[in-house]
Amino acid sequence: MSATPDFRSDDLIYDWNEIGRKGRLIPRDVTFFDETLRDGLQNPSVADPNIEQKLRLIHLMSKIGIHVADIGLPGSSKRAFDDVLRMCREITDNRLPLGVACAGRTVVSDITPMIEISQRAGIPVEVYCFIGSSPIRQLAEDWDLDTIVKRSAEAIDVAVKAGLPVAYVTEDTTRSRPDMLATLFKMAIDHGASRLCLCDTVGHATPDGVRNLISFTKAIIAGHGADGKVRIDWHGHNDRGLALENALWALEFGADRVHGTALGIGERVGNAAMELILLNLKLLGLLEHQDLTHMLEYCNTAAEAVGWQIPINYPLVGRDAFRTATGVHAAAIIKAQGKGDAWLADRIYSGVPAGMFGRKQEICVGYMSGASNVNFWLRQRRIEPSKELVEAILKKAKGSSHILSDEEILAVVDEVNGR
Ligand SMILES: CC(C)[C@@](O)(CC(=O)O)C(=O)O
Repeated sequence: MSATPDFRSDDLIYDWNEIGRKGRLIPRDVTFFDETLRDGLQNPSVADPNIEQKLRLIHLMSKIGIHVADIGLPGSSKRAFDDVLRMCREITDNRLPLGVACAGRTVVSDITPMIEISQRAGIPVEVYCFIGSSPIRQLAEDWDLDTIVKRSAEAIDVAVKAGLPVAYVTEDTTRSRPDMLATLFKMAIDHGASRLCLCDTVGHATPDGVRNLISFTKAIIAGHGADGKVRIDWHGHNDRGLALENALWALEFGADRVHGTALGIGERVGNAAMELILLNLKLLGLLEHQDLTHMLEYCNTAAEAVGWQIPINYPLVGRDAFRTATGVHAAAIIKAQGKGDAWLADRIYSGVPAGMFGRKQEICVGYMSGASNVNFWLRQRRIEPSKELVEAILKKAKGSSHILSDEEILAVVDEVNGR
């Protein structure tokens, strides 16, 4: 039997995915940290969103169940400061169930604006302060470990003294040496950080690396007497195309919170895609009570805000995610719908049930289509599928090198019926 509650008890879908999962299920209380409005906006090809677009995104994040959003670097400019303050006020004014974090270097002048904003907006801004920890970064920056420890401790102290929660972020964690990480993690715990954020800044990690690093970090936390007090975040990039996989494994291996961005937009090739993290956890049977029907709106809003198009073949939110023109596929979906079985129709040719995410199966008409596609298309629009009409549309489709657009089909309808 499958652990996935979505599956029907008559085992119509045998679930090979579930074999051996027992005992290594992702815990149900994992949390999500949205980086769209910070790391996302560091991508070199994004348009700079205006404040209205940012506010819409904030609302949508809270709708899809994001726990904390990183909303920018308020120390970086006046505009950044104003936008962050405005977003914090939006959250408190509307009592949105969304926590806020702000990023900054481990430099006191990056942290003081966060303290000011949290006082003015009446919201505890999570201080998300980062510093490069790998030998390669240390070489480039002329830092030694003592400098990093000193700067980090100062920054954490300022935030903790102001009563703000601190996530200590070691950039390039996945290429850092264990002895140095141990020193930095213990320092951060001693100075009152409540989270250690493990970063795959350059997309270097494989799932093995994720496992090794998380178990190492857990051992340091436990050995330092901070078990249950200090939590682990995972922040990964997609340079090897592994960001999504690594994010899911990070949760499996014991990270408490995972970072992602809408559509994976971020530095270079981006971050783990938040909608795909949520999609996968939903299909693993977690997030039962999380309503994900606003996912398309979240992705569309993010795409629009940065001036990007969602790729046609993108999972879940791409135009073709639930669309087929193929005769065999369409016929099976139509037969399932003909049985009045929406559950079946939504799964027969789809590993992701469209309805669970507020989408619908779509059938279109092209050169690989059969009569059932045309029948379905016409019925859906309440047009009587007469034999003559179906044949005329199919003829047009077979002679065409592309999927017929709605306008093209309607032109045939007019031609046949209008006479
Ligand atoms: C701040 C940090 C989490 C970073 O995003 C780096 C950064 O943007 O400076 C990363 O990927 O390591």
